[in-house]
Amino acid sequence: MNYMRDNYTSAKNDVPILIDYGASTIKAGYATSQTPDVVIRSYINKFKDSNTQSNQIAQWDTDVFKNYRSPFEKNLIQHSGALEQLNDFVFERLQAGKHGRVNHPIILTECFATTDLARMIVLEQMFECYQVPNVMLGVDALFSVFQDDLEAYLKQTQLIVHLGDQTVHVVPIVNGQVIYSNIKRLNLGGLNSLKYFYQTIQLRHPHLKFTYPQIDYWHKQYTSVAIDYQLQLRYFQGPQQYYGYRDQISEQNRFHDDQLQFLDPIYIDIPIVQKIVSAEDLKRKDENRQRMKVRLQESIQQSRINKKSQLEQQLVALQQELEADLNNEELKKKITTLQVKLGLAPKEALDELKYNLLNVPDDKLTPSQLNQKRYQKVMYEQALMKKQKNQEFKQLQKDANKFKLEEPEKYLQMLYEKRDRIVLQIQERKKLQQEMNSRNSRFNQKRIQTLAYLGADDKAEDDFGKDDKDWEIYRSVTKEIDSADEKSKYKLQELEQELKDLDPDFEIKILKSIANIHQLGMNLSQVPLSVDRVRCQEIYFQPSLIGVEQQGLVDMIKLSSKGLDKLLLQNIILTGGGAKTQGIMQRLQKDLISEYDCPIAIKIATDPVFGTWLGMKNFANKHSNMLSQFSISIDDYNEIGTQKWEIFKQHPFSNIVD
Ligand SMILES: Nc1ncnc2c1ncn2[C@@H]1O[C@H](COP(=O)(O)OP(=O)(O)OP(=O)(O)O)[C@@H](O)[C@H]1O
Repeated sequence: MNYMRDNYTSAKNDVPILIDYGASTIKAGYATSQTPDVVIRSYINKFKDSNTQSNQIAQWDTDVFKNYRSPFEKNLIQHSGALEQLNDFVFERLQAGKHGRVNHPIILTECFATTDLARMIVLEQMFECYQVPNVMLGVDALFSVFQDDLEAYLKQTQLIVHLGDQTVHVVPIVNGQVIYSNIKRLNLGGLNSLKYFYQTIQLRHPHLKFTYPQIDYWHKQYTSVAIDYQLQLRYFQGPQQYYGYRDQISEQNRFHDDQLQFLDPIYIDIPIVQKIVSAEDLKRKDENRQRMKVRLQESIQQSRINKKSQLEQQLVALQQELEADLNNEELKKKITTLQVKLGLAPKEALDELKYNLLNVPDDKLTPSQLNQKRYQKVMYEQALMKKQKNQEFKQLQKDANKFKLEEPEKYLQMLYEKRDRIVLQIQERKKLQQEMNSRNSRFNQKRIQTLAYLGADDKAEDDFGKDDKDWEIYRSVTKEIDSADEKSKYKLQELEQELKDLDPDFEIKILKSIANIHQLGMNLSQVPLSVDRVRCQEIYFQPSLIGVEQQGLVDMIKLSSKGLDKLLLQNIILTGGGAKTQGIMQRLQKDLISEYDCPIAIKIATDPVFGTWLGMKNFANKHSNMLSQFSISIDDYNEIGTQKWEIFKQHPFSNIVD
């Protein structure tokens, strides 16, 4: 493996390596470093245009939502291959390997209630691939609140709200004891909010292609949790709606009115950049095309020569066979076919052979020959029709070329009209496909009934469609639509290429026509953000907005602290990158105050993103003597394996419950 560098000095051998496995970013570094030495996205992205793999975020476009591969699913490690690639990268960057092993104690994070499978994947990789001496596993949310004194930590009463990339954990700790039974997990996080934000704006602006960094920046910069969601929505609608609604709601809500800082709509300008291709580029492209053309012609020529010599050899062999069997009609036919192919005989010679019975009178033919004659007649007529069609097509092409040269504007107009027709066909087929995909649609019911009618032997009893197999027949029918769609798309591609070649304004015209449909003449290059600024962050409080059937954050906190010391509510601490979401603390404060009579105090961790790594660092430096006690050693692993629970160590940061 390339991370094993021999020139690495062993000075850091005993220094623990701390790895915070985050679902969005992996933060890793030596315990002696101030901040993590390596911070990488936890995704592997395979680019379409090259075979290189990378997770360089600057190169990502928003396809990353579809094309990435991550070791994590809902915060749990599931894909060992992807994890190994990322681990390789981390150790290489840290220059941690020597002679095939990483000789450092490792501290790793996991999430609450992680699965045995996830743990097994990590431990097996650490011990089998890197042969690390020992591994300590700790929960990210717990490390994120650890300062430097373990004794003080074990006395604290606090409610941790860890807002991660794909999950939120609410963890009550009373007198240093984690109350495992009251931990709550909300299955959404920053990534869901980001995706929701992206999807809503992309839907409104289909003519623009947003990049991942763009979306991420706007999401962080311009979105916020609304302190009062309903009021904020009315505010976006305009003063009339806002005041009308405010007058309807209670005095208590009005009390917050002056504390509310409303967000205003903003407009982001995105100039539509027209691709400017330099003359040099054009020349180079042209040269390349010419070179390709010559190469192609040469290879076609070569394959023609090969084929010809093959056919000639076959002809000689057949002629030799014929000399021994002069009356063999089959051989004669084959020889004539080959001669026509080689240009040694006219095409008509083949027709004479193929349709040899056509000119023979019926009374001179046997019954089986009569049958053959009928068959030959049909084939002959078909061949004639085909020939005629080919001639017509050639004529049409000639006319089109003439039309193109004589009346270029009309020709262009014709191409545009043709394009519109194909686009319409594709859209209609897409609509049809959508209707067909829904089993409950009226269209589909009707279609399946027709199929049932066609398929049933006994039409009186009709239960077609009840069995899943029936739907397979149905799906095979839908494939026809797919192939028609493919053809139309191919045609469209060809047509658009021709339009691009002929009309320099093609792209602008097309953009305008799309925008007219979707935007009703609004500024093409402007993205207005209003409701989007709060809706994507509202998912923490109303998960149903994105279809997650769970209670919101406030209810999670209520459930988690239920029956426990009320002091918890005076020491709520927000950790994880999501804690940086604007307005989240104020919203929680407002909602919790209206739920409880007791004082509520919420604070955001000093460093929400790197807090976990810094907590690990504090522990590794201040309590290094406990490290081996809390760790699983390679000897334990070799002796016990990962299948038995004894291997896992219980400690103040562990996931292990008695
Ligand atoms: N300034 C910000 N505003 C809003 N969200 C933010 C901000 N900074 C980071 N985030 C969000 O925080 C999340 C990342 O947080 P963090 O680094 O704690 O997660 P992680 O450690 O990768 O994941 P997890 O803790 O769930 O395993 C991302 O989803 C990101 O969108």
